[in-house]
This record gives sequence, structure tokens and C-alpha cells, in this order.
Amino acid sequence: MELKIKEFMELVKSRNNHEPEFLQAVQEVAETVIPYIVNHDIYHGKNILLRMVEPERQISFRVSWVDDKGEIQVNRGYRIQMNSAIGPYKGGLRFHPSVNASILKFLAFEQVFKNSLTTLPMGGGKGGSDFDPKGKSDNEIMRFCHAFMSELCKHIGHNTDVPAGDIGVGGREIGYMFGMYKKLKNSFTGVLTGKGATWGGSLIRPEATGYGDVYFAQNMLATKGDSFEGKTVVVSGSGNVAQYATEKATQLGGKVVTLSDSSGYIYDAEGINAEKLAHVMEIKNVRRGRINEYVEKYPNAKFVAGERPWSVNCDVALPCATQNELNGDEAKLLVKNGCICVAEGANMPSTPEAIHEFQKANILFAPGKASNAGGVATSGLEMSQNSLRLSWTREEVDEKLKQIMKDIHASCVQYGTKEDGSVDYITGANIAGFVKVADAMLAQGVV
Ligand SMILES: NC(=O)C1=CN([C@@H]2O[C@H](COP(=O)(O)OP(=O)(O)OC[C@H]3O[C@@H](n4cnc5c(N)ncnc54)[C@H](OP(=O)(O)O)[C@@H]3O)[C@@H](O)[C@H]2O)C=CC1
Ligand SMILES: O=C(O)CCC(=O)C(=O)O
Repeated sequence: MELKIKEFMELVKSRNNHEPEFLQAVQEVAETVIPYIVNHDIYHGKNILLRMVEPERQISFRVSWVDDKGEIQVNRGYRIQMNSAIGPYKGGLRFHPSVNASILKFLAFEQVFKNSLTTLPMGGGKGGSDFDPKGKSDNEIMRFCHAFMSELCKHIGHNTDVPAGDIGVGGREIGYMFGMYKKLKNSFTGVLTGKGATWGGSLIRPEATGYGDVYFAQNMLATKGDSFEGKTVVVSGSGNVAQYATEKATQLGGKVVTLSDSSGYIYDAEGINAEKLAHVMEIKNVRRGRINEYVEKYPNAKFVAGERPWSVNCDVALPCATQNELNGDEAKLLVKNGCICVAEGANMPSTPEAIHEFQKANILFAPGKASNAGGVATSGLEMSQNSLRLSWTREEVDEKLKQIMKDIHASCVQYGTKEDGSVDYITGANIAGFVKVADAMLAQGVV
């Protein structure tokens, strides 16, 4: 078996040698899915996984725009259309200076499995740009989004590829991109999700990734007869996912004591309650400031510059910032300090060494492709509402989201339960995600 995995990875490496994040994501899937393929004759001789690691289409394009000083700026835009076996390509757009083909391919690859897990008919894709939104004026953001969409619009469509937000892309950016798409195509369609509630968006979509992450952790804790009540929770990030994970964990009786951004983390031993979270949202979503501003209003809290929050004692950890933000040593520290549950809100935030530590300690660990799938699932619900030309209430969407997270948890349990009765959520998520896509690919032949 190890030889098969090694041979497969050597082939993937030879084609994608300079893409470490992509190789990391593929390695994790290969280790869990190849043994499953070996034991299931229907997949033999079909090279399904080899087909799945090759994007169906990879688009890269120039984005030229004019900044407030009148200077011409050039960025690179991308869309990776990874797999459309079970539905139109679906996945977010990331605007961050670190964006490159490796990062977007890892995200698009994971998206294929995640979207399959949601139970909804969505293929996988991802895109974005190396554009840095930090410090840009609102007009500069608008001009960039318009320029980006003036090319992307040629490659997407409500039945072809439906992008959404990710790091650096929220409601504001989706609005500007939607406006340009509509103008260029002269057509009002559900081509993007994460739209405003009055122009085709779904209620609960802004909350969905963070809420879904907490619902997933709630399901994991329930397998041990446990809950969020009275738990100390460490959250990283302070963007969309972190904010709503904090809100839901608090509503369920947990006490969230940290949030972070790329400059460091804040620690508030008294807990980040609803009022304090509203202040974080004001700092981050309105003033677009830094997390250290929190301690100006709440001086009992402290700001730790240049560090991540994983040394803080907790019962539950929710990494909600970015990939590879939690390493092996930090995982060891979390376990040593009593953490019993880690549910990834971000995509691939734990390094392979960190995952190894969590698995060695046999604590509850959920990979992002399962635990953060609530965001894209609610995007799927937004697409359904757009097709029906209807809007569901908050309660209706939240109920559907809860049920989807429960179903994803059940799929992980179905495919990931080990002989000793514990659940390997990585194996469960990868195999459950794989089976649906692979079966569709088999049915559709070699295309
Ligand atoms: N939005 C969604 O619906 C979904 C998002 N995700 C994933 O969740 C994660 C967070 O996304 P989201 O909340 O939407 O993004 P936001 O842009 O709203 O927030 C990102 C947060 O992560 C921090 N961050 C980003 N890059 C780094 C870095 N290199 N080092 C430290 N901190 C960093 C940011 O800090 P700073 O401002 O300093 O950069 C910010 O606090 C990502 O991994 C994303 O792929 C997954 C599923 C759906
Ligand atoms: O809602 C979507 O389509 C995208 C969400 C996303 O990018 C993700 O799940 O990582």
C-alpha cells in the first residue's frame, strides 16, 4: 500500500513540483483514499484519483487597474476549475498577496471533496488574485473588483461556475463583482453567492461557515456525551469565519478567550461576549483595523504581538485564519494544556505534524473540508433560492445548515469509524467525499 501511495505521489510531484500546499493536500487524500480504492474493485484501472488531481481547467489572467494616485497597477487573477462531475464548479475567491497557483489548487482540490460532502450538487473550484486589499480605499477595491470581473466573467456562469468569498473577499467585494458581471452580461443571475440579502443573497450565508464549524464540533462533542456548555474556546483569525464561530460558540455556552490576525492575538480571560464581538466586527468589518485595537476598549484583555493563540489553555480550538497556522509543537501544547476537540474553520490550518499530534493523543479532530463546509453548503442553498426565485427565512436556512452539518458528521462516522470505535474524521471525510465524485466520474466515462 505504502508503495502505491509513494508511486502515486511521485507522479503528482513530477507534475506539480513547485506547489507545496497542493502536494500537502493531495498527500493527505492519497493516504486515506488509495487504501479504499485498493479494496474496491469498481475503481480499479480507472485512474480516478489521478484524474481528480488534474484541474479540468486552470485560468490565469492579467488584472490592470488604476489606483487613487492615478498609477497603473497590475495583478494576476486565477480561476481553478477543478472538477464538475457532480455539479457546476463552486468555491470562493481569495484576494491576498500570498495567492499563487499552489494555494488555489490546494483550495480547489479540497473544495471538490467538501462540496461532495455537503450533499448538494456542486463541483469544486477556487480562484482569486495576489491583490492586497489592506490599506486600499473603497474606490480602489471597487476598481480592482471591476477589472477582475471584466475577465473572469468570460469563464463563469450560474450553471457553469459560481464563485463566492474567501480571505479578503466579503459582501463588499461580491457586490462590486456582481455589479460588473450584470453590466457586461446584461443578465441578473445567481452567478456569485454571498450576495446582499436584498439582491439575491441568502440569509445566514455570512454566518454559515463559522456557525457550521461550531455545529460540527457540537456533533463531535455529542459523541462523547459532551457539549460547548462551560468550555473555554480558543479561536484564531478575526475575519468572517472567526467572528461567527465566536458568536455561535458563545451562544452555546462556551467562553471564547482569543481572536487573532496576522499581527498577533488578543487574550480576554473574561470571554469575548456579544457586546465585545460587536466591537470586533466594528474594528474589522467597518474600520478595517487591526485586532490590537480591541485592548484599547477592553484593557483587561492583553494583546500578544507576533504570536498565535495556541499556547492559551482551552478545551476546544477553532483555527479560523489560514492554512498551516498551527504546527506540530503548537498541537502538542494544545493537547498538553487539555484541549479535547479541534474543528478547523479555515482550510488546512493544521500542518501534517499537528494532525499527527492530535491523532496520537486521540482527541476529536475535524478537517476543514468537513467542519467548514457549512459556508459552501449555504451557498448551495443560496443557489437553490435563486433558481426558485424565493427567499427562505433565517430560521429555515439555519435549520437546513444544522441538518447538513449533522449529515456530514454522519458521513465521516460512516467511513471513518475505526476498530476501537473512535472516529478518524480525516479518513471519513476523504472517503465519503471521494465516493460520490468518483461514482459520477465512472458513470460519465472518460471525459
Ligand atoms: N468565508 C467563508 O465562507 C469560508 C472561509 N473558509 C476559510 O476560512 C479561513 C478564513 O477565511 P475568512 O474568515 O473568510 O477570511 P477573512 O478575510 O474574513 O479573515 C481572514 C482572517 O485570517 C487572518 N489571516 C489571513 N492570512 C493570515 C496569515 N497568513 N497569517 C495570520 N493570519 C492570517 C486575517 O488577518 P489579517 O487581516 O491580518 O490578514 C483575518 O483575521 C480561510 O482559510 C478560508 O479559506 C472556509 C470555508 C468558507
Ligand atoms: O461559498 C462558496 O462557494 C465558497 C466557500 C469556500 O470558498 C470554501 O468552502 O472554502
